[in-house]
Amino acid sequence: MAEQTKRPTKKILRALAGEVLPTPPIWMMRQAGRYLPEYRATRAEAGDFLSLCYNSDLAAEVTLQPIRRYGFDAAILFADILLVPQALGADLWFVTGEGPRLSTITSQADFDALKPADAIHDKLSPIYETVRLLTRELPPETALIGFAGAPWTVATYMIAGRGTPDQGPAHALKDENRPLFEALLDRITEATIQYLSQQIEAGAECVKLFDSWAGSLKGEDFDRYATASAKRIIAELKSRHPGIPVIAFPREAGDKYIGFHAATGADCVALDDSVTPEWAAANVQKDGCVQGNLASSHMVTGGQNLIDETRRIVQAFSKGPHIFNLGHGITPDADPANVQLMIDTVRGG
Ligand SMILES: Cc1c2[nH]c(c1CCC(=O)O)Cc1[nH]c(c(CCC(=O)O)c1C)Cc1[nH]c(c(CCC(=O)O)c1C)Cc1[nH]c(c(C)c1CCC(=O)O)C2
Repeated sequence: MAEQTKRPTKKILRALAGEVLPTPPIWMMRQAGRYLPEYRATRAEAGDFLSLCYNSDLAAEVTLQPIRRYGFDAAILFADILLVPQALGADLWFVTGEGPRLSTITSQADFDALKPADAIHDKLSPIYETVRLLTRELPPETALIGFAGAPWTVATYMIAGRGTPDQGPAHALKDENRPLFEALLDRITEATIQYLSQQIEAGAECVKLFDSWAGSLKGEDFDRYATASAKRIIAELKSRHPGIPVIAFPREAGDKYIGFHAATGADCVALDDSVTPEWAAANVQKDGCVQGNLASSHMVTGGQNLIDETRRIVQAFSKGPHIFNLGHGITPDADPANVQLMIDTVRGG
């Protein structure tokens, strides 16, 4: 009996526990976002993106919007990976049409001005409140996913002060002042452990680590800064919160996806769309649950190609645990009707 009560009932949690389901559970990266008119309306009510993130009622509302519209199997907390740098003391703002801007960390003095990891909670407490609200408002069958950026990806924004095509400034700091680079990664790692831990205490049932720029780390750098930092975060979370599954997303890892479950302790490895589902089924899914990996461009173009690719992915991953998702976030120019078509194809065959 005790064993039975421990077994998860929500579909995503069952897949994360290794179960092969007849139909894969589904959710979508950036499912709350600008492609939805109801999101744009709530964002306008909040004033701007960051005000929306820190307004617990409105952040919970936009988290729920795609659940109401589509009945996804999971909701992802509405927030951003760059709130952690802001909570560590970096300035953060968003330039419309361009993306994030931050004060930069390039010297020891910049680093010394950052706050300690345990000082983040004052700033981030509205995010934990959003999680608490969602645990009360979500339908009982919908799982709640918390998240954070992985240290390398967060560091690339903190060092450059913005998104960069090749993460050049972060690579330069790593090569020119490795002790400072590693100290920054350590500070982010410690903050991330505390941040995710608080999300779990507030009610997140699963957490995802987004390493969007993992693909620019090569060879030993990948092992040290993508794999090792994910391993450290996951080990600490597992010891504090046994039974809470972790999804790791080392985007564009390529061959480095092989063995990533075992090397980090992740329950699920999320795949971008640069790898084929057949390759990933043979090389990655053999080690555990995978998530992915429809190209998000299909949400713009739709049609028979969307249906064919969706079926191909479901089929390729049908022999092991799988969570259906896109290979990266949905874009603002996507058609909401194409999202419904993807869901109907996954659920209806
Ligand atoms: C790199 C990164 C960021 N944020 C995130 C990542 C990792 C995933 C990835 O690679 O996309 C993660 C993220 N950002 C957002 C979420 C919320 C949950 C979800 O629905 O997925 C999540 C999980 C909301 C958001 N984060 C952002 C938006 C758009 C803001 C708006 O409403 O104007 C949303 C809905 C803004 C953001 N935030 C970030 C950038 C580079 C941008 C600007 C680019 C853009 O405008 O799409 C940093």
